[in-house]
Amino acid sequence: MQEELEMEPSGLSMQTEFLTAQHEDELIDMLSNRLDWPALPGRRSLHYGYTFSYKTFGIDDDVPFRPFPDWLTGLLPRGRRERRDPDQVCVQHYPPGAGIPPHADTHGAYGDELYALSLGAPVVMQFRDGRSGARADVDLPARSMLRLGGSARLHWTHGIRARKTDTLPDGTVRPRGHRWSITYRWLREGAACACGDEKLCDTARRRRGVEREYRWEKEEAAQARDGS
Ligand SMILES: O=C(O)CCC(=O)C(=O)O
Ligand SMILES: [Fe+2]
Repeated sequence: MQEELEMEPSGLSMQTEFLTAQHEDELIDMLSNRLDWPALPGRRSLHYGYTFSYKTFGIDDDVPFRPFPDWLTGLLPRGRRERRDPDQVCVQHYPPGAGIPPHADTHGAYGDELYALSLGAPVVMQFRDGRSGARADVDLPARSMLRLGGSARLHWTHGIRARKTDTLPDGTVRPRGHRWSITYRWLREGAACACGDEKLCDTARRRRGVEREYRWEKEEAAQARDGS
């Protein structure tokens, strides 16, 4: 069961032991040896389902839906608000030392709920509120399914520092190991987010840009009329 994390940002919950250690071992073996990873140093990603287009902010019609393989269908988050299968699933491998820069998954593209399953070595994920500067660390244990909703999804960024160790609250310095994650996303209907956060929301920023343009056009038109 997903247990709410009593902390800021609000909207985080976690299901520990989402799968058995044996299932995890089998998966890691398969992920390491049977998938066709891009030959890159650092973090590597593979995508299933729809591909999102940053040009149209919708589904990229040029890339066909990539069906979920059998090993993935048993790993979809349970008890979620979105009842339909995710539109997009991203599998990532982080070798020791790799991270992901702080970001909020694009608001206009993806819905209010995201999930991330962790496999292999644990890692500390960092959340940051750009408005107040507040930060929070969340340790992601192997086999845990994290849910990002509410503020954690929309108003705080999340990321993983690129470093070889994590220092835990009790002072323990934990070396990083190989980690895999599976993230689940649902496309947002209408591709427009209503949160209004001009720092993090692409929809809000676009609207503001458009408004500014309108105002500017109106002023231009008025000036042209007045002959000024
Ligand atoms: O690796 C993870 O757990 C999360 C990755 C992530 O934030 C993303 O792919 O957007
Ligand atoms: Fe993310």
